[in-house]
Amino acid sequence: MSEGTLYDKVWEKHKVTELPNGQDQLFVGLHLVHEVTSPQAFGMLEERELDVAFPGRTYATTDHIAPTEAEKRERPLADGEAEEMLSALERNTADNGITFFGFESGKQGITHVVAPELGLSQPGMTVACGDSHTATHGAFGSIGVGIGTSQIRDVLATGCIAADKQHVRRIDVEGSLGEGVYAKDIILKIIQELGVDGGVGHVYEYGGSAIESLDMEGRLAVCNMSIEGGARAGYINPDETTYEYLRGREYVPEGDAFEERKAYWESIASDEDAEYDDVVTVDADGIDPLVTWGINPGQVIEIGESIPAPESFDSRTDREAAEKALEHMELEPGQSMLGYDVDVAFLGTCTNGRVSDFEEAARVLEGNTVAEDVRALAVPGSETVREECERRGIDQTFIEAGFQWRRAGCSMCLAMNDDALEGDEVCASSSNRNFVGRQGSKDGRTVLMSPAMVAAAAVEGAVADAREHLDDDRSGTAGGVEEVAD
Ligand SMILES: CC(C)[C@H](C(=O)O)[C@@H](O)C(=O)O
Ligand code: SF4
Repeated sequence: MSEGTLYDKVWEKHKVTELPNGQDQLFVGLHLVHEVTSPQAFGMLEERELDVAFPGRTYATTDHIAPTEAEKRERPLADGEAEEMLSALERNTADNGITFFGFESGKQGITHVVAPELGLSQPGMTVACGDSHTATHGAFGSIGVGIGTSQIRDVLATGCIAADKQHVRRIDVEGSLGEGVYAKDIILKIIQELGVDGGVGHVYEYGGSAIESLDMEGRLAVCNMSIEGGARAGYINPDETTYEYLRGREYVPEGDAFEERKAYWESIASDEDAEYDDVVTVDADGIDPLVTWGINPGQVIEIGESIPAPESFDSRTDREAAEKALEHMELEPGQSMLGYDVDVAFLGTCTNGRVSDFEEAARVLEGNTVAEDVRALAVPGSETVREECERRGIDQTFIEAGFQWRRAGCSMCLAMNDDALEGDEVCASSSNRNFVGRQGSKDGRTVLMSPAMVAAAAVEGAVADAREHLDDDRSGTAGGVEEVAD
């Protein structure tokens, strides 16, 4: 078993007792709630006439069903089921004294975007949410776990969950990323190498020079997709980048209290001589942008590679999965993903819906227009992100290029609102899952990639290498400067 890792330390600090069934009872420091998975759990409390144990540690927002067109946010929502979920959340949070970031709060957005940007997610915490992408919060050096309905009930009623301690795999990502290559490419590379179930029974500790040099938004993108690699959670040890990001955020204490908190944060980072159950190294030096060619996030290649033949996979499961994927995507082994026709470009989600994501995509869009037959959607991960992009004028680049600039929510990531693929449309998407039917149409096809790559696909109407547009952008600017100098 691991020893001296952040995971071990945070686990020990939050362990209440060992339960008779061998699991540990773990205290949850921060409980995040959204409209989809919470109504039933609140119902269970009501049935037993139980109060919420720690309303002050519980924060709610609405994301999955949130309409992303301003005029569709009027209540009651046109979609009856969505309205029911939203009003249940409003009622449950109000009845129990829980803070709810609704449409009018100015802070509404995707749970995993909102909690980090408000400074709610902090190092050394246990974070739980009825959502599989709760690992996102591990970017701060916390242990974020997705939980099911009965566990949501348990956290609401007791502040605790019963949990099994996992093995810890250290993933050293070494090297530096080239221009136009991002955190998203790192995590896709990791999943390509270790597989979609490589992390089963583990949490991933990401480290190494490539991880250390990422900013917090990049780290959030990496940790977000831990679950896509099969890991129960994923985290990065806190460092100066983490502390500086947290300083001054709404829920982060100031002055001496900050320094005190920081001392704790520093103490929970993995020791130099920590023992891991497993250590792997991934080389990030010189990797190219990655895009998926299949129907799970592990079916992915660097943009210069060709689509593998099913026979090239060792296991029968992988071979069959590849065959199924090629059929669904209407692709052939040996083909390049470059030039694969795209109908929809979707930029947003809890993986890549933050300011730097829009900023990078905007660099590609600058001076370009979305291809004529492409429907392009930019959906900020939160209203805070939207406002910041608008303050910086980033929204204008999107609008001028021909993107629809929307309000915050999960949107076409999972299509629980009106934003969905139609028929067998192909979507260049900055999201984290390319499962069949994921984006609202059973024949719809999803190609996962970084935000800059989504922007390039929007412009070309096909999968393209964003770096060509970034180069254009740079030489364009240089030319302009020269003209002015003349
Ligand atoms: C609806 C929710 C429970 C789900 C999850 O658990 O992740 C969703 O967010 C997703 O990304 O598939
Ligand atoms: S953006 Fe997508 S992955 Fe993230 S919580 Fe929403 S539906 Fe899930």
